[in-house]
Amino acid sequence: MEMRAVEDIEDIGEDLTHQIPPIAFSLSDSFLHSHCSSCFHPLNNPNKFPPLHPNNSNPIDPNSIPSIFYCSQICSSLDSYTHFFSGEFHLFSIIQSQPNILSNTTTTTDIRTALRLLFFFENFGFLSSNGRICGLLSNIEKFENEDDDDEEDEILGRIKDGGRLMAMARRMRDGGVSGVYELKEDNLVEEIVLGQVLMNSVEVQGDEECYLGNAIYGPNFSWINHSCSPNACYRFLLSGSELVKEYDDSKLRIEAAGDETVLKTWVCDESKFNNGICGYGPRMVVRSTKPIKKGEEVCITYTDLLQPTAIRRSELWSKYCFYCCCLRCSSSPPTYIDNLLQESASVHLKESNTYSKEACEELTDRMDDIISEYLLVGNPKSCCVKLENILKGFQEEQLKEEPSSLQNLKLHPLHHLSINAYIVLASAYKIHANNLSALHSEIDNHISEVFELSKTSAAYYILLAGVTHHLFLSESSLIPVAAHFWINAGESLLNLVRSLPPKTAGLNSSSKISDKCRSKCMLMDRLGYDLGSDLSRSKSRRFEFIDITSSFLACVSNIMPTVWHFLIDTHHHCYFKYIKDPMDFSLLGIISSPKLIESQTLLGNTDSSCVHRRCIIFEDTGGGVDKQRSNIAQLGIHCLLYGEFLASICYSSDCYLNKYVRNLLFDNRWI
Ligand SMILES: C[S@@+](CC[C@H](N)C(=O)[O-])C[C@H]1O[C@@H](n2cnc3c(N)ncnc32)[C@H](O)[C@@H]1O
Repeated sequence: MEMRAVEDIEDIGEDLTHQIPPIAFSLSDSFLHSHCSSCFHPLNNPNKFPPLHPNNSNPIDPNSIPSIFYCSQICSSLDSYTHFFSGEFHLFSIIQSQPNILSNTTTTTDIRTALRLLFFFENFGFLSSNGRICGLLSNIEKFENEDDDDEEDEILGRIKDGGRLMAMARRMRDGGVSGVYELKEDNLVEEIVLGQVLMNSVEVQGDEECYLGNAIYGPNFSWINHSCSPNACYRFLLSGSELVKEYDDSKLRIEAAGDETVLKTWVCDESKFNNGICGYGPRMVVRSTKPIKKGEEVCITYTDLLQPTAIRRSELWSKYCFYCCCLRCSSSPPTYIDNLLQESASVHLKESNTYSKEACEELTDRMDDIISEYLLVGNPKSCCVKLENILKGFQEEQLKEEPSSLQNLKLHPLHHLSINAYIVLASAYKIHANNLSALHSEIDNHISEVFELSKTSAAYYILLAGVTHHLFLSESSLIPVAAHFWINAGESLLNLVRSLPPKTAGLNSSSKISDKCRSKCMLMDRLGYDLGSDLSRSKSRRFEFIDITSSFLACVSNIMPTVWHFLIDTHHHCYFKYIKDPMDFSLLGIISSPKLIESQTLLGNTDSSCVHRRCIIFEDTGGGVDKQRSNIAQLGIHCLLYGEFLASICYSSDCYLNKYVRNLLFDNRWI
């Protein structure tokens, strides 16, 4: 099955669906005691509400079994019934009496979602056709039919164990004893439903952009297939001004296509299904990231698009059991972005300019080990040293011990392993700086060390944003990733300005910083817009995108190399010296750089001359730290505003990220 556009979607950033309610969802294990299991909001500790026992409406004693909590009486009364009658309550009770039962299943999140989904099916009726229940496919059959492979065996093992646990919980709910685990072979329904969760559920992102739990939606969302160059993305609505009460399918701009039998069984019951059991929980809206023609398939991504083809394919295979043949994956020669991300574009200093598969695997293993050790031991300093050694490449003194495949090897700055390293390094340097400043807040030489560490963290955030921007110019579906990285970069730069010695300039003077640019810069113009108001858009987002991107590039292109130089000047790290400007990788001479998104459908046939320089506004405002301060603040403000603009395209103007940016800018009086 697949979903197609019912009309031309001419613009980017258009909602393609109404707010789709989930049919089942559950909070992740790690948030059970800190967030509400009904609306996913953080709990206000003195006022957390346990579930109500459905038979007598009394609160279930939260000390009797490890349980779930709600933020209000309303949330508790909405969800307690499902919590109890799905068997979720009994699952907790079984785990409490037999903790080892979870041996092969590390978390209960998928199992609890599956119990709730199965409970929904019990209430709604098991509409099944062509191997589906209520239209949704399960991956169990696919995994069972595949030839033996360790990874698939592991997934199948998890499904079997999870299915048994679900069956035990449901037997207990139905009056059976919790007792010792009974081996039964007839857990097929539970296994199929758990397989449906693994195949169709999505991770719910909360306001702070962290993974809060998972949710499964009806076919309007679950029938959307994957592409590595998708034309749509999605966002979650947990609450807020955008949330509407009623199910409104008049806003649906996509329709199902595929197997007629499945369509007939399913489509007639959809509104009942959507108004059904789950009138609460995280809603989801699908949004265009490229113009889409009537009848064209609408696709989202199921995987990280900054990975090279082989890794994307392997991840999709192991989780969803399909081999991706989308245009990006099957392009020959590989697309510009894949050429950069994968081995063939890596720099090998000796004879060949390609990485061997062996060398890449070796480096991947080493990086995985370094990151696992960091997550386990929490030593950011050691992690930074080790990762930077990999980025710097294997030099003469190290070579004797190294396998020949690594000799004279240096990672290309846009290689996917480099990008993964920047992500970890940016955050590890920041944590290292925070730890140090918390320990020795008043010692002068530590203040300067903290400042140097913060500079390096900001440099990695900028590099990450610059690299992603370069890739985004040829693959516009990277827009959500680019939005996040520009916002991270902007925030790290403004934090840096705040930590510059206060005697040189008071914070108040920075309020004038934006004025220098205000008269000409389109990003600054956007500051006057109300978030959430589409009236602010005078023209199509595609054309607004061209203008704002040009304005952004014009505003930052002069200042970027200066700030970059300041960020890396005292850094002994020779890797940085290869990068003169983190926005310009054309000098690397590896592959010519793409034209501004022209290669993508995003801009259609727009004349590239519109990518002009609108305002070059950075003057030398004096010397020394004040000048740097002004430059860094200008760049930081522009990065934040550009990230905010990209986020408004892919997530809507009212999204959490945009509120976050505005708080950073207004509450801290940068603007
Ligand atoms: C969430 S479902 C999408 C809807 C699905 N096509 C259906 O008929 O129900 C995910 C499954 O769809 C299939 N699928 C999604 N995207 C695909 C793609 N690009 N190529 C091949 N199969 C894909 C895979 O079987 C995957 O496990």
